[in-house]
Amino acid sequence: MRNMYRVFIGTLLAAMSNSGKLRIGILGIQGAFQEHKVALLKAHEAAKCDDLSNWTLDIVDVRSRGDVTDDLDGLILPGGESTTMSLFLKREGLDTVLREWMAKRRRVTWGTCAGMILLAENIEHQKEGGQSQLGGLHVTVSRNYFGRQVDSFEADVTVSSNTLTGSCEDDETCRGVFIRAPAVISVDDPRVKVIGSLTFTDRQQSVRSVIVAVQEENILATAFHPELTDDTRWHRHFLEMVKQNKTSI
Ligand SMILES: NC(=O)CC[C@H](N)C(=O)O
Repeated sequence: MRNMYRVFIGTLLAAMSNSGKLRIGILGIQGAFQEHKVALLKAHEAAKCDDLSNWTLDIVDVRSRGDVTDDLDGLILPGGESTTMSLFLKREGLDTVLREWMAKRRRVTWGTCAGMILLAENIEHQKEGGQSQLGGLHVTVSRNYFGRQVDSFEADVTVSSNTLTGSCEDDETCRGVFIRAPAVISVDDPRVKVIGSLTFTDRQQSVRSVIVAVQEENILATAFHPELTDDTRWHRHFLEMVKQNKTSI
């Protein structure tokens, strides 16, 4: 009885705290932050008849500590150059503020490419002297896994079943744009779910499979760039994560 009462109060409080607004910050230092904004708006617009459309979307650029406000529900760390981005974060004192923000109420963060590197707890092929990261994602990421800029490519990524909204029992594919992309070379915590993998032919002409998308509770990371395609399913997935997190608080 007591437990039922607790659940009832919890649900009531969740409903009351449901403001109907999702505030998303995008780290706007370099890379495709504008494209992420457009893709979020498109994903939200496409959700016309679904529950997500009851929520208004508020997108803000994050460039200084003051932009990391308490009402920020989700954060996107776009691609770019992780070494430059981590130097900027450190210089502006944004690294500490963002780590604190991520830890509070387990807010939702998505890193694409360099963003994935910033979130990784362990980095292979770091810049000489090391590079500071935000961390939180218990994986080891290898920078520039597929080679240099000229080795950038597009390929189909296998996405685990039931990951993207509307998907069902079977695995499905999405188009992945890989630009000097990293890959996850080890999963270092059982909470990390592998949700995307890529089969490719390496320099020795061996066909291999590597992890390119993972989710650890409220952290999502993709080695590729969904914001550079017309496919908004990943942005929809991220918005669903943010919404779910907000309603479960
Ligand atoms: N497209 C990208 O984000 C490239 C990432 C880059 N290789 C880095 O180490 O940061």
